Amino acid sequence: MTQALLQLKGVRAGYGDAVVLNDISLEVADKSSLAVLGRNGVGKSTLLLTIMGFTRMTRGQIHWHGEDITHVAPFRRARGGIGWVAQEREIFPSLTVEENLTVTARPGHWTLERIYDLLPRMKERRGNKGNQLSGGEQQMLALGRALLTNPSLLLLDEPFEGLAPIIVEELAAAIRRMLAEQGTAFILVEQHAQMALALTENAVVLERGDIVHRARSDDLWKDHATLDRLIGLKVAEAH
Ligand SMILES: Nc1ncnc2c1ncn2[C@@H]1O[C@H](COP(=O)(O)OP(=O)(O)OP(=O)(O)O)[C@@H](O)[C@H]1O
Repeated sequence: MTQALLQLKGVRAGYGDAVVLNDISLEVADKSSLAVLGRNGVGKSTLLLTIMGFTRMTRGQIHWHGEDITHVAPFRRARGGIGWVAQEREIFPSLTVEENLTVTARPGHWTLERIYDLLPRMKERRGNKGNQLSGGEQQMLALGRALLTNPSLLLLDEPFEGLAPIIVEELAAAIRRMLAEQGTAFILVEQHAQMALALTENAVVLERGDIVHRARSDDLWKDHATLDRLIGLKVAEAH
């Protein structure tokens, strides 16, 4: 059996005394993709923050390439190949697009040229300042910047939130290409179940800090009863 890229075993985590994740176990294989679904406030973002090392973990372990990183600082996890695109995007407003892209870049498959090829809109806007971009362009910039750190695993926190449909399509195409071209594994936290399930191989659904359902993404998309029960998504009419 091949070793998992990332493995969480019995993880309990939260903020201060508040426990948000109860007992999370999951595995992400190299070059694979996982959707994390669930209603508002169930702990999806907290799961990504925990993988990065930003929450208070009180039980369980996190392994990366088989090594225990439970007590490893966030910046070392990032250097070790875990990339994170925060919900807030965190673009530097006074830097240009190109400066934003290159400021944290590390050598690897993803070069500035390849990012411009993947996200042509960023090439057009290369001289614009971060604060002159639309929400969708900021999201593309955040994705491009994270890819330029050449991670083995990318954590994407609701990248499509609040974006126009045409931008959602552009971004989804880039994420598809990112996996196909380079096999960059990713975990996608998303409210849009349809988009998340179309982009990923596997899915988990969270409810009050626990994983309550695991499935292949294409199977879950066909499982209307589960989607309705756990996410409140009425999809029967939609497909
Ligand atoms: N920094 C924080 N300090 C304390 N509690 C927090 C903090 N961030 C989130 N929480 C709490 O943790 C719980 C889970 O939040 P989280 O953002 O992980 O959920 P989510 O599933 O990502 O929701 P959403 O889809 O609304 O982003 C919520 O009750 C939230 O209030």
